[in-house]
Amino acid sequence: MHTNEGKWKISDEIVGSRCRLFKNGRSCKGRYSCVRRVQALCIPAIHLHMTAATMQVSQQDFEKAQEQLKLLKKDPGNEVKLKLYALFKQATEGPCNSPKPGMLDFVKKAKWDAWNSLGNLSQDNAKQKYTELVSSLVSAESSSQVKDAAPEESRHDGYETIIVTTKNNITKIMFNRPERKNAISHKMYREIIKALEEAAKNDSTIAVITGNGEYYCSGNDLNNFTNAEAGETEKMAKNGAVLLKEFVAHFIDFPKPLIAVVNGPAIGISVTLLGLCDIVYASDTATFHTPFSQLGQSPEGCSSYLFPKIMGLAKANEMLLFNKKLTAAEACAQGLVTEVFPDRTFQKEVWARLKAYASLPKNSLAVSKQLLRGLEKEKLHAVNNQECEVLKERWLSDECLNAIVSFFQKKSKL
Ligand SMILES: CCCC/C=C/CC(=O)SCCNC(=O)CCNC(=O)[C@H](O)C(C)(C)COP(=O)(O)OP(=O)(O)OC[C@H]1O[C@@H](n2cnc3c(N)ncnc32)[C@H](O)[C@@H]1OP(=O)(O)O
Repeated sequence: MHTNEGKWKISDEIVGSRCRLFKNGRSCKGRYSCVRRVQALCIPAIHLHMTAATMQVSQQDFEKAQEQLKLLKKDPGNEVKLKLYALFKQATEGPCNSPKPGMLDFVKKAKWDAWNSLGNLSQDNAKQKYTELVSSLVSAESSSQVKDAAPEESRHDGYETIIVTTKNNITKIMFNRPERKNAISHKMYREIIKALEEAAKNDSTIAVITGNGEYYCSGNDLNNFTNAEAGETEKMAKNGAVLLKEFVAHFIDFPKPLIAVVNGPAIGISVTLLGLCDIVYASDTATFHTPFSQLGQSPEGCSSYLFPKIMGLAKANEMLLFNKKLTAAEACAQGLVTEVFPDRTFQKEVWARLKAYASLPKNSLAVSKQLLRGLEKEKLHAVNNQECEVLKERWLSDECLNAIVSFFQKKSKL
């Protein structure tokens, strides 16, 4: 690159001379004939020596730039291509003097406009600008290749029950209690709320929820019910309902595309939340189970409203009333899951796809999601409110307490 100011100053003097030559109507094809003309104008020898050397380097650079341009892997886009075209024409032929193409000859007109817009820019300056532009494209491409080769994954601090990372414009929220099948403890609810708030505001384009290990998530941690002090069950139920309502509200209001990558079995609230996700990809090892009546509880996560909308009332009833566990293929057929992948290739295929999605224009995705979901938000908050009120009562019922006791006495497992 020509960063040596002195050199270009000298070169500019030559450029000035040459411009005058052009203005006088004499043709000058190429730098070397131009130098000879300057020589003829009796510029001091030492000056001439330096400028000729500078110009020779510049000519080499110009030719090298043309070669480098051919090697670029990424299309630089029409705007840049037009600029390159115009600079090349200006550098090799001088100012545009061909007739203006007709209005309907869009491509030729765009090229002509770009070239014509350079006015009387000297050929040397055009070569310089062309060379600089190619050089900037080459360095942008090589730095992006370095990034592609080793994309940085930044891990967010301050989480214990989930792992939150951002890479390739994707914020990934991963349930991380594999030894408990990723059951959601109170702490995990709060951490997920915090992670969603962060992901809503950060630079990422999309957010992904997934599980670490063999399970996606076994739903609400049943220990959440056993941690209450004696005589404080009502308070426990009240606080639980407040937490659940806030948790689900963060999914309703999440402003970016939210994608669930269901890596294995999903139970309870981790299933109902899928209705609030924008895309659900599932491994063929995933199952979908909402055993609310078996546990003496009732649906949450807006599933009492969204599941009938998604799969029809008859199928929703089988899941939400009668605890029917769906395979991934069944969940896909019923519209709860977007696509099922063989477990062997699940992670590879899904993350390649998500990486491509996350390179789409961020704001366009956000406003489109708002259009798709916005009208329903008020309704969803009302449903969430109502579901939490009903659950608050359920958690105090004998039916629910008996189910929890028998789970911990190892009498019942799903
Ligand atoms: C405040 C908000 C409230 C929101 C309300 C939400 C409603 C729901 O989500 S309802 C769904 C609740 N979930 C369950 O009822 C699942 C209970 N778990 C099981 O039935 C089995 O553990 C499961 C089928 C998931 C797996 O069975 P296994 O493969 O045989 O594994 P283990 O049972 O040995 O599990 C290992 C270990 O993890 C503990 N575990 C698993 N899930 C939960 C859970 N949801 N809550 C608490 N603990 C759970 C399990 O007890 C084992 O622990 P140890 O026995 O101590 O090893």
